[in-house]
Amino acid sequence: MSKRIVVKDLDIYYGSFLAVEGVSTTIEPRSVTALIGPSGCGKSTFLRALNRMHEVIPGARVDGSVDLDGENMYARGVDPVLVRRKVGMVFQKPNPFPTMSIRENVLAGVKLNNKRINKKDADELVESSLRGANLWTEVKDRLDKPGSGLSGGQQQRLCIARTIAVQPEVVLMDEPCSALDPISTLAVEDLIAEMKEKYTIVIVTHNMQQAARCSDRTGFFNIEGTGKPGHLVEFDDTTKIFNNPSEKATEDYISGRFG
Ligand SMILES: Nc1ncnc2c1ncn2[C@@H]1O[C@H](COP(=O)(O)OP(=O)(O)OP(=O)(O)O)[C@@H](O)[C@H]1O
Repeated sequence: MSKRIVVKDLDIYYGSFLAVEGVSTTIEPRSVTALIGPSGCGKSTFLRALNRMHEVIPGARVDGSVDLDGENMYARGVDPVLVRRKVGMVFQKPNPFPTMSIRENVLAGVKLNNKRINKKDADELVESSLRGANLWTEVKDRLDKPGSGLSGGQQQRLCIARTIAVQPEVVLMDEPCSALDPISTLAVEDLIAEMKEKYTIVIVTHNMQQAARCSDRTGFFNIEGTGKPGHLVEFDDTTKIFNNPSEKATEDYISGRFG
């Protein structure tokens, strides 16, 4: 299920503003890749370009290509809705549908994709997705209660369950723990470590320890100044980035000298 992402010469624009320039990199399947860098350097923009989510902003576009196991998701005729089914996304703030039950929340993405599903299959999918998100034992006795009644950390794992219920190949996460307490953060980090068995995972984080703890590879983005485009400065094994980076800018950033 997990797929390789190959990014070639990617430029990302908001209207005439070039937000991210010239990114070429390969993101391996069954691994966790962390994207780090100072505010405004284009981490979220790049992440959203990996499932064409930035296109919901009028005027946003890209040049270059992003291949998912050899297929360019930006090729003419490719349906962005299908891309987003293969490449799911979890956002910073847990966003379960407030009026839906826990069960309905898990199934929401599947239903949005117009998939008909019988009760038995739906029950199995709800259980396997909640198990996959390490949430099953905490919620199995209250599946028909509102998702909004869960704690923040549980809500975020519910959103992860909703994402994996549509059986994606890649899961993108944009600062998934920034609204969570330390215990919930660890629960989500444990989950990320387990999820890489099945999915390609890319996570944007401001938390250096988190990047060091849960990723195999790390990409450092930077900008030279306000209004300038962000660049991928260095992309390597996480241990290399944190212990012996090749670029001075990377070293300055991870050692807290700027950003
Ligand atoms: N919807 C938008 N319309 C226009 N410009 C945008 C939009 N979203 C982001 N930008 C601009 O693109 C650049 C990169 O922003 P982005 O949010 O990707 O950075 P980031 O590294 O994720 O920042 P942060 O760490 O603060 O979340 C910034 O200059 C930002 O102002």
